[in-house]
Amino acid sequence: MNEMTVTREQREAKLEGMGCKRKRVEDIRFTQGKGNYVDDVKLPGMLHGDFVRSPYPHARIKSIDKDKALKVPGVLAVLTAEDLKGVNLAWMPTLAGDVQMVLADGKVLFQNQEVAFVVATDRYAADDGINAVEVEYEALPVLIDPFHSMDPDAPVLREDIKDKKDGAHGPRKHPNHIFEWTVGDKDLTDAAFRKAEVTIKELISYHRTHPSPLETCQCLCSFDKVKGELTIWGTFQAPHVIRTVVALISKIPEHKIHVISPDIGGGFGNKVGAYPGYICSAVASIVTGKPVKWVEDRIENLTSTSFARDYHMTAEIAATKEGKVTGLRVHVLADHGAFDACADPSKWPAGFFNIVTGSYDFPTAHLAVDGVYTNKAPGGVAYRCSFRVTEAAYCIERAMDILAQKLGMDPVELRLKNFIRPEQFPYHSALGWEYDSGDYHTAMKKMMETVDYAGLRREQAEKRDAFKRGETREIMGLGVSFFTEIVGAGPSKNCDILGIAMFDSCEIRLHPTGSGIARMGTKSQGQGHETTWAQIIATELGIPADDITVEEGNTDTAPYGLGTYGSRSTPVAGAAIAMAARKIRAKAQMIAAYMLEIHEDDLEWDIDGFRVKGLPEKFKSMKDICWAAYNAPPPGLEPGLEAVSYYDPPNMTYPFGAYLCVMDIDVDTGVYKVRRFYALDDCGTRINPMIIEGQVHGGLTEAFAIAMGQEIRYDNDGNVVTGSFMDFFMPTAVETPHWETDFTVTPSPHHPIGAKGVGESPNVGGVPAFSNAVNDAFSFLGSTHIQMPHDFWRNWQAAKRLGAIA
Ligand code: PCD
Ligand SMILES: [Cu+]
Repeated sequence: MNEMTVTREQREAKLEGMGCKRKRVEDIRFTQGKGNYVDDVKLPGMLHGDFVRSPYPHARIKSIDKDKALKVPGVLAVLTAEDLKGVNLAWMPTLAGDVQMVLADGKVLFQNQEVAFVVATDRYAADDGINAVEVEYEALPVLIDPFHSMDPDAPVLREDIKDKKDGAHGPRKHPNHIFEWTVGDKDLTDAAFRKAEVTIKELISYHRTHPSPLETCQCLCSFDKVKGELTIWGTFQAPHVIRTVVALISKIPEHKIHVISPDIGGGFGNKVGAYPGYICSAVASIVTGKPVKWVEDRIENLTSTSFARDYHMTAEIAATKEGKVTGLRVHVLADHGAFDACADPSKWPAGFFNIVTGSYDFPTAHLAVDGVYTNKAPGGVAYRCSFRVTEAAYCIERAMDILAQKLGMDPVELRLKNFIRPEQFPYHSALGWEYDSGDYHTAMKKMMETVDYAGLRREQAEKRDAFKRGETREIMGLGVSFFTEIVGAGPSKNCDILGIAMFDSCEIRLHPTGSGIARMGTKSQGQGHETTWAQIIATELGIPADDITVEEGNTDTAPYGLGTYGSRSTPVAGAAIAMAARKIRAKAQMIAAYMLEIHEDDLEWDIDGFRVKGLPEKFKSMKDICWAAYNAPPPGLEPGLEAVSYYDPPNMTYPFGAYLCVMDIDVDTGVYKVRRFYALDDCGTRINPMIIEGQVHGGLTEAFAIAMGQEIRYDNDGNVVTGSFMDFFMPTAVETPHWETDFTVTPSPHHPIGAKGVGESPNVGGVPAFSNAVNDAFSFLGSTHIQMPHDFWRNWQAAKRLGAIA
C-alpha cells in the first residue's frame, strides 16, 4: 500500500500504541503451558534443599543431631546455623534495618522457622532427611498478642538486641519494641481536638494476611568453582536488588553474580524480600559444587514468608457539627513478628502510612506508629497496596463512615464536603505529601449517577423497615470507599533501598529493519509488561508494538532497576521508557533532516515518522530512518539508534477511585451476597484499558478475599491455624462477585506520559468498600465498627451480639 491510500487512523491503529486494548503477548506462551518458571529450570546434577522447621513458636534449641539424617540415602549435607557462622551467614540484614536469622541460632522465634537445611539428590530424600534430623527444644513463654508485647513482664523475644537502646529508626522503649515513628503537628492536632464540636475514636484493626501467589517462592543456585561465579534463578520481583544484597553479604564480586527472574507466577509483594531459602541454596551450591534448587510448598509459603498488614489503628477525627473535618489523630500498633523484615523504602518504617489523611482536606493531623516484636513470622510486605497504603486507606475510609454515622450524615455527602478540591492540586497534605493531581468530586458524582446511589439508599431504608416489621431476615449494606493511592517509589530525595536510590530504567535498541528491543529494570509477575511497555514505545517512536521485544529479569542484560512492586513500574519505569524513546526520536529527527535535506526544526512528528512542516508529502518513516541510521547516518553522527534512561521521578503519582459495594446479609446464617460492585479508577493516562481492567478485577478479588475471610491467624499458643488453603480463604470463580469497572482520566502533571499506577488501587479501595458495606448493613442495629475479616461466622456473631437473632 502506498502512503496516500493509508489513512492516519489506519497508521495509528497499526501501531497498537497507548490507549489500545492490545491483547497480552505473554499469554501466547502462558495459555499453551509454555511459560518458563523457576521450577522448569533443570540443570545436570541438580540437588534439592528443604528445611527442618520448628514446631515451636518460641523455644531454646538445646541440640541438633544430624547423624541419622546424613545416613539417609541421597542426603549429602545438613546445614545449621553453626555451619553458616563459618561463612558469616547465620544472620542476614533485612530491608528494614534489622537482622534476621537465616537458620535458628540458639532459639526459634516463630512456628515453622527454618532450623536446618537438608540437601539431597531429590525432594523425597530431602524430606526423609528432614525427618531424621533430631532437634531438642526447650519451650519458652509465647508472645502472640501485640497489645501485651511491651508489658513489663513480657517474654523478651530478641535476646540478641535486648540491651540495644536504639534501633534502625530511633530509640526503643522496651526489648520487644522496634521503633516509634511520628509524623505531623501534635500540638496543633491536640488543639483541634480540644476545640472540636464532634469527635470519634475507634480501634480499627487490619488483620494479618498473606499474598500467597500461586507459584510459591523458589530459587535455583549454581556456583561455578572454576570461574568463581554464582548464577541464581529465582522468583524475584527485584532481581538487581537481590544481586546487590548477595554481593554485599557473600563478598562475591557483583559482576560475578548473575540473577535471573524467569516467568513469575504472581508476586503481590511476597517476592520482594530475601528469604533463608535463597541464602541456604547458595551456600549449599558453593559447598557441594552442584546446583541446588529450593522450592517452597504452600504451607511453608503461608507460614514463613512475608505476611502482610497486622496493623492495629486507633483513629480519631475532630469535626464541626456540619461535618467539616478539623483534625486527624492516628496511633498504630504494628505487629512485625519475630524480625523487622518489612519491605519498605529504607526511610519509611511504616511505609507511606502517612497517606492516612486520604482524599480529605485535613487542616492538621498527627500520626504515631509503634512497631513491636511477637512470636510470628516476619515480613510486612505490601500485598497489593504500595507500602502500608491499604492499611491507611482502610483506616480513614472506615473512620469517615463512623463519623458520618455519628453526625447522622450520608457517608457520600460527608466525603464530598471534605474532599480536596480540584483547584487545590498540587495539594500539600498535613502529613507531608504533595498530591500531584486529582478530581475527586467528578469521580464520586460519576459513581453516584451510574449506580443510582440515591435509589439504593431508598431501597435500603425500605428494607430496614421491612426487617423491623419482621418481613425479611436480610439486611442491606452500601459500602462507599473513596481512596487516594500513592505510588511510584520513588524520588531519590526520599526513597532508597539499602542506600540505592529508587530510580528505574529502560534501554531501547532499534534494529536496521525497523524493529527493536527494550530492556527494563522492572520485572513482570503477570502484570503484562511485555505488552504495555511496547505500547509506550509504539506511540513514542511510531514502531508497531508487535515489532518491539520487551525483556526483563536478567541482571546481565537489563539496566539496573529497583524492580516491580508498589505499583511503581508505570510511574517510574514507564517514564524511563518515554524518556529513552524521546532520546532516540531526537536522533531520528537529525537523521530525517539529513535525508530530507532540510533543517531539523522544519520537521514535525507525525504518528510514525517525520514530515516537513507545510509539505506533507515529504515524509520519512521511522522504518526508513532506522535503516539510514545503520546505513548512511549524517556525517559526524554515530551510527545506530539506541538510548538508555535512568529515571528519577520528581514526585510520586496519586491515583484515586470511587468504589461502591452493595451487599445483602442473612442475619440467621451470616451468609452475605455481594449484589453489586462498582469500581471507578483514575490512573491518569491509560496505556492498555484491557490490562487495566484485568488488574482491577484481580485486585478486587484479592480485596474481597481479605475483607471477607482471608487471614493468617495464630492461636494463643502460637500455632498458625490458617496455614493451608483448607483454612486460608482463597476465592475461586464460584465465590468471586461480578465486577463493574469505570474510569475518569486525570493525568499526572509530572509524568512524561501522564500515567499513574493502577495495579494496587483495587485492593486499596476495595477492602474498605467491602468492610463499609458490612458495617453499614449492621449500623442501624446500633453497631459502629465490626472487625474484619467479615466471614459468615463473624457476621452471624455480630447479628447475635446486636440482638438481631433471638
Ligand atoms: N495508567 C496505567 C497504569 C498501568 N497500566 C498497566 O497495568 C499494569 C500494572 O501497572 P502498575 O500499576 O504500574 O504496577 P506494576 O509496578 O507493573 O506492578 C506491580 C503491581 O502489580 C499488581 N498486579 C499483579 N498482576 C498480576 N497478574 N500478578 C501480580 O503478581 C500482580 N501484583 C500486583 C502488585 S502487588 Mo506489590 O508487589 O504488593 O507492592 S505492587 C503490584 C502494567 O502492565 C501497566 O502497564 C496501564 O496500562 N496504564
Ligand atoms: Cu500495605
